[in-house]
Amino acid sequence: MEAFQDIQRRQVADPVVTAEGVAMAFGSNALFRDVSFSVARGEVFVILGGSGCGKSTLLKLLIGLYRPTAGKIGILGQPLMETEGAARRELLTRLGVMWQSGALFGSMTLLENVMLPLEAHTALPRAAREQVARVKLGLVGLSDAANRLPAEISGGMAKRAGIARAMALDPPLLFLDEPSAGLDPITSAGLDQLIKELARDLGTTFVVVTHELQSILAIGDRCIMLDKAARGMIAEGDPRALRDHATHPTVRAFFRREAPAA
Ligand SMILES: Nc1ncnc2c1ncn2[C@@H]1O[C@H](COP(=O)(O)OP(=O)(O)OP(=O)(O)O)[C@@H](O)[C@H]1O
Repeated sequence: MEAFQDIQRRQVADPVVTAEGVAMAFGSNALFRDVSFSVARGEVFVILGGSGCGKSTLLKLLIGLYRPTAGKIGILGQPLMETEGAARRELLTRLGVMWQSGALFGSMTLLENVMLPLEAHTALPRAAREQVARVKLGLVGLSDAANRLPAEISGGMAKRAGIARAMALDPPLLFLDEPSAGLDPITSAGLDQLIKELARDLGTTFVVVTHELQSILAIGDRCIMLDKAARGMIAEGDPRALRDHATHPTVRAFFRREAPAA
């Protein structure tokens, strides 16, 4: 990969996620190559970039939904592609994922939604499942909404409920796909604060896909930026440092909201 000055690689002693030379293509549509980074325990790591550069695809690679066309991915110390069968299923239950829509089941209350993963993956009796689910709803500030249906809550509450469900099994690693999408700025700022608190108080590691600059600056300890034209990474580092010092025109344009040079 071309050595842009905006790539500040950080050596991480005990990484929770590693990507080494990861490439992905859908047929002849080559999205990116040479994507390499490490995520440290307890950090909020942001994947950003313009529409169609492959952010969501990278997230799906990291949670084992797709296989990369090249490269290696490590999750919680295990090589994702080589881990198979029961070991793979066990590994994947240690990851929490919140999709863009929150993906709640409309016919179930928030409490029942959060209880679902516990039903699928634990032998806890119903009363204990309910207790755990109530704790998770409490963590995201939704104790009073436990018995509401998804249609009866706001978009911000749905995102919080999605996070509570993703946390049901106490995953050390949480992936969030565009958490601020569709939210007003104040609700979005509240969600950012929640993510920071969960990372700080529970030590959960977050990998967040987003292109909301305010969110990135508010929550991101570090980030990588993917670029469609470059078919790969064009930046890595502390988002505030990139805002202040980036040299790549696309990175500068993104962080400073400037039109890129013609
Ligand atoms: N399952 C798939 N099969 C074929 N092509 C796909 C598939 N998933 C994504 N793509 C293509 O890969 C490209 C990148 O998609 P992706 O959703 O990863 O981008 P993104 O950066 O998350 O974009 P956005 O911010 O708009 O959501 C798009 O051109 C998309 O059409």
